[in-house]
Amino acid sequence: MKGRPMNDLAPTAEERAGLAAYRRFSRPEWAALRANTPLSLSTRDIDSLRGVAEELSLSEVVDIFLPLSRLLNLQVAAARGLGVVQDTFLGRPAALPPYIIGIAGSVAVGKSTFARVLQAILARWPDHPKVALITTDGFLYPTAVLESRGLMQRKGFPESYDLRRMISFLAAVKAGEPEVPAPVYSHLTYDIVPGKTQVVRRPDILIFEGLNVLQHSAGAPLLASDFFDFSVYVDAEEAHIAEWYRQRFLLLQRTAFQQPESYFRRYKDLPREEALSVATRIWEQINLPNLRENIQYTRERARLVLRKGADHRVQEIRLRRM
Ligand SMILES: Nc1ncnc2c1ncn2[C@@H]1O[C@H](COP(=O)(O)OP(=O)(O)O)[C@@H](O)[C@H]1O
Ligand SMILES: CC(C)(COP(=O)(O)O)[C@@H](O)C(=O)NCCC(=O)O
Repeated sequence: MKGRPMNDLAPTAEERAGLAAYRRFSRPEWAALRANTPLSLSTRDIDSLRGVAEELSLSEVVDIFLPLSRLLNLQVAAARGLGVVQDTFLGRPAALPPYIIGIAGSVAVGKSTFARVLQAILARWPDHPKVALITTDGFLYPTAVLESRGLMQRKGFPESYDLRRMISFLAAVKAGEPEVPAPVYSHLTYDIVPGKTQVVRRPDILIFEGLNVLQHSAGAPLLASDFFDFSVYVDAEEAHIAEWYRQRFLLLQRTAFQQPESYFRRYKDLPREEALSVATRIWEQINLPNLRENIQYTRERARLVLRKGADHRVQEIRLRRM
């Protein structure tokens, strides 16, 4: 496992350099950056956001997402300007490639909830951009392949993904190809859905979410982040994430695990305490080691780091200096 002894708390020179690369904001400081953008939300907007993420509080939308939406609106406009400059230089008609936002973080930290809300909020801009959302679990190898390679206990680790396919997907989207298919993963069957794809059709913005989006792999010529215009790392203390993982497991036990096609159907009638110990075991044997070995380090590569507290509220924001 990477890292240093727990009792060595002084930051290393590398960590100091990493921290200096960012500006740090408290929640109220960040919330004030919303300024007076025309991004107020009607009751209908809020109701429809609740449809996207029932658990989301209104203060999270106002204090965290609206300033982020303002920042991204400015950044997308600037990126388009740069694109036009390059096309003018080349003497070509302006073509606007999709603006790609990567969202990284641990299993169960809240990436997919965050990504869904961000998608809904960005799509509400006055020019109504087309915002697509793809999750990287579609690029996991199918169960049959994982089993044949002895990787079923390594799901989510770098070797469990078809990275080449993931990079080709991003390259094709960035190149403006009219229809780019992505494979689809089912959390119910715990496997890739055979023959099913989600097709991305030249969106204005693509949100690309997954625990591995900021990883680098030795010897690979291209990284996913080479295609990103912006990136976010959703961060929280390990103990909070572990608890969210366990609570989500209990929720799934009452819902998805009850269905006949569920991979975890064998757990559907476990008493609460036993279900919690299964969840703790999966967390400690798979997801926590993966967080420590392969995910945590990628935080220092993100443009924006959102640190959540035990109640899921973002408490601290770090924005990389330009
Ligand atoms: N902002 C939030 N407020 C309350 N609960 C949240 C929030 N974000 C995520 N959650 C809950 O935390 C758990 C993990 O979130 P999820 O988005 O599924 O994580 P990930 O995609 O990182 O695995 C889920 O049970 C989800 O409902
Ligand atoms: C498929 C995943 C790697 C994807 O994680 P996500 O991006 O949804 O946070 C993860 O949900 C997973 O299955 N981990 C393996 C151990 C487990 O069942 O939790």
